[in-house]
Amino acid sequence: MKLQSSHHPDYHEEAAVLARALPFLRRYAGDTIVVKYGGHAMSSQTLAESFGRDIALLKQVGVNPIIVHGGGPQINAMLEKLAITSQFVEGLRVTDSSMIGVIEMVLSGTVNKQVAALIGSAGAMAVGISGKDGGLIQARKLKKHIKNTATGQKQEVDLGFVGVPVKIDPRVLYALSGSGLIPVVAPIGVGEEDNETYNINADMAAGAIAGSVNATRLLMLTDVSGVMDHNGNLISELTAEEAIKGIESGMITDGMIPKVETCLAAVKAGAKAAVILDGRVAHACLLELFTAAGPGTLIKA
Ligand SMILES: Nc1ncnc2c1ncn2[C@@H]1O[C@H](COP(=O)(O)OP(=O)(O)O)[C@@H](O)[C@H]1O
Ligand SMILES: CC(=O)N[C@@H](CCC(=O)OP(=O)(O)O)C(=O)O
Repeated sequence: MKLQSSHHPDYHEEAAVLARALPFLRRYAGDTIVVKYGGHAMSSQTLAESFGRDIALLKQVGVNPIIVHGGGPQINAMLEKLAITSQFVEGLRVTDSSMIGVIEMVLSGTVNKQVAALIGSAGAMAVGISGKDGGLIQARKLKKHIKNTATGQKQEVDLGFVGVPVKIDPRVLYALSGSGLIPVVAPIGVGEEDNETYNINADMAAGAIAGSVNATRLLMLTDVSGVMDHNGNLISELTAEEAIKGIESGMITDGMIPKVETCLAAVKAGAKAAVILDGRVAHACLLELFTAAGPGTLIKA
């Protein structure tokens, strides 16, 4: 005999939550959702497991998720072990020839397989690839210009093997998605002209992919609630103009710069909308897609 626990859940509320999800499930059925899964979000085992289950659930209900992961903290840990120091320029890691091999190993080896395994252990089939596979991410050396604080003039800085995606060939993604598999992409690109290996900011890789597959949503999971204003209040919707002003005024800095710029580029290139949301919240993806809550910052064309 099994007795009911005194702490039983409210069954009616559970059923009501599921019922309320129906219109959202219908809305996204058959759609492609690109999820950028940042390195910080992976550090908690509980959150990582909840992320894996969310992605498996998306596939189960007929959505086609494509995962693009980061791994900044994991790269930092490996570089530290090797006594190599990193420098960042506006959220981008300066990548010299001694680092690119290590970065490729961490991203497309260790992290890529961990993320695919997370989704796999939630009962879906995920396949880890890098942007080099099937010519998925063709890149070029990024030409970065920053403002010289003394002169006020823009000047070019050399970031080494940091790439910018110039062409996405999505066929490998369609082949996997169409066969019931979930692609998990490491942000490493192959030089379009020079065949070199390029380190690509994971936000930029996710944005370029979202644009090329005309994703319904690009979900950027990060370690803050979304884009904040000068007073630390969450901005629920951001226009292109506001975003540009926010960067110029110093309201948006560091890693949030490539994130916001990428969202703008993705919606311009064909994604319907991008959302920057809090990966520290369990089931962030489900909350964003299948409830009316929509907790992050929405960026539309
Ligand atoms: N206006 C802003 N709103 C929110 N976060 C901001 C803002 N400006 C800068 N940031 C910083 O950007 C960080 C997110 O970027 P990043 O560290 O690259 O995230 P991820 O590793 O998830 O890609 C936040 O943790 C915060 O420190
Ligand atoms: C050029 C560049 O900065 N590449 C990133 C790639 C990983 C990444 O973007 O990871 P997160 O999303 O976890 O930050 C890096 O080297 O850290």
